[in-house]
Amino acid sequence: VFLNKSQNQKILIDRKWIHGMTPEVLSNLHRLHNVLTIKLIRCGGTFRWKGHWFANMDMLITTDPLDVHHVLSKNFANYPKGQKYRNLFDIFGDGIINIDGRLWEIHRKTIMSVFKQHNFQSVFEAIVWNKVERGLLVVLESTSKTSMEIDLQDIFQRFTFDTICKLLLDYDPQTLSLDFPNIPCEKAWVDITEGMLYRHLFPPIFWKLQRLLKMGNEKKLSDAYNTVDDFVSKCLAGIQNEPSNMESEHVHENFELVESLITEYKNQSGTSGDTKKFIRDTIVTLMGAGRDTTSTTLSWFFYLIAKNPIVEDKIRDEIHTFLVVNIGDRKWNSKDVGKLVYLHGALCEALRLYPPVPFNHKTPLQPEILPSGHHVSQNTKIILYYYGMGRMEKIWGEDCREFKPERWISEKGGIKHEPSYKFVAFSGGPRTCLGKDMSFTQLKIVASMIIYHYHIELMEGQPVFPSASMVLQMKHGLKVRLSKIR
Ligand code: HEM
Repeated sequence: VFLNKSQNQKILIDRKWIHGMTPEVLSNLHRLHNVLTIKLIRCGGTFRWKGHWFANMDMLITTDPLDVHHVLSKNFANYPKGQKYRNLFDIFGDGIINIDGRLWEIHRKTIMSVFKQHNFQSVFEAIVWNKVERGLLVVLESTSKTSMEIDLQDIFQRFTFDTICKLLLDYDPQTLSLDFPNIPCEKAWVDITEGMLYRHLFPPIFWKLQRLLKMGNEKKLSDAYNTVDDFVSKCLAGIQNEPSNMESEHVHENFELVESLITEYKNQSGTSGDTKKFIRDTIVTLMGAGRDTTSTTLSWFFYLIAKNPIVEDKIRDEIHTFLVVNIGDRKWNSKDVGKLVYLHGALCEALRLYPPVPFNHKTPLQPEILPSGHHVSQNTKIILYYYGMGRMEKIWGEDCREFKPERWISEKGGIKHEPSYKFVAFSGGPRTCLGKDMSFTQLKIVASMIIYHYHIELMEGQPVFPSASMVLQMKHGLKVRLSKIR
């Protein structure tokens, strides 16, 4: 989990990382999480990062659960997202992730109300099962027959892209198929999440100039934005044609997500005007929020499973006891899979050690002193460092770096609840993730089906570490070979 503490690293941590962005630091960006975590452990869980004077950077990086609780919940009103946040995440426009106040309340109520509709949940589950059976298992079956090396992260990215597009836009681009087609919008999200991290690391004047000159990171970002916008607007206009063989055998119910969003938005906001912008921003936001987070969780989960064969066996035993023996020949459904407690614990462990959103940042409206004793002002960027929190002994105990699903099982054999300021993968407080339940449904269906049918072997010698991105993707993917069990 950690780098060894060589002399070189010590210099890197103490001088370069803390004082600014040098070329050496930039070329080591992929080590960001290890370096920051080591520093945080040494500093007792929080430290201040003062950048170069021109960067006007005053960052407080914290893993203190009391700080997290304070910022996300207790003093929520003092920590709106604000204009600077919107500038960084401009791709999402006025989507829920970017907005504050009354507009945010309207968006949140609108989305919550749509997600709670019975039809929505059953259609979502049907889309996921359909993609597992007609996409994922078909690809895995074919590659396992020839013992072919595959990039599991790429497969999960395609899987979640197809399912989120079908759910949001009623269009399945079928990026997960045997010929692994190149669909620009699917890969554009990787450029977006990486490009946004760069924006966080440089002073706005720097990246705004790059944007004006259409060069470097900003050129890549703007191309990716155009690709996503083009894709979404064509889908919304009904221009994309769905290949005819994808008519799902599962999706019987009639549910139009865009229609439902418009109806709910009009109810909540009391307006009857143009909803075009609301729909564009909401669809792009939900695509961004739901796609890479879920595929990243699956990638780290299977990495950890491949490294921990005892856990793999226990999950397979649980599947056998609860599903195969109890259910017999009937096809499993989402409720059945939802009963797998040990699998749930293993997924929570993956999310604890590798939270797909590794940090969140906030700036106070009014200066104040955080529970950890640090003074913060309107110039302070508070980084709530979720990745580091999973590796703090103070929070999770001495075995915090171990992958132990048992941590999540209560004495009675149920799921142990941890407060959201400790288990932070889905954030917490009034802005807690709206897709948590959906994600667990999807994660459990995919994980149980793969583990039931296949054993996964990691390709030796491959470097597996997070990329420098807003989402904790693996920089070089996850190369594996599958062998069929049943
Ligand atoms: C494993 C999967 C997921 C993880 C780890 C995750 C994590 C998070 C986190 C950390 C936030 C807070 C972001 C912030 O405040 O800036 C968030 C917000 C949000 N998530 Fe998720 N998410 C996941 C899946 C999903 C899915 C599948 C959807 C829906 C398609 C979704 C919808 C949202 C929305 C709408 C918000 C904004 C809530 C608000 O600002 O009020 N998420 N998520």
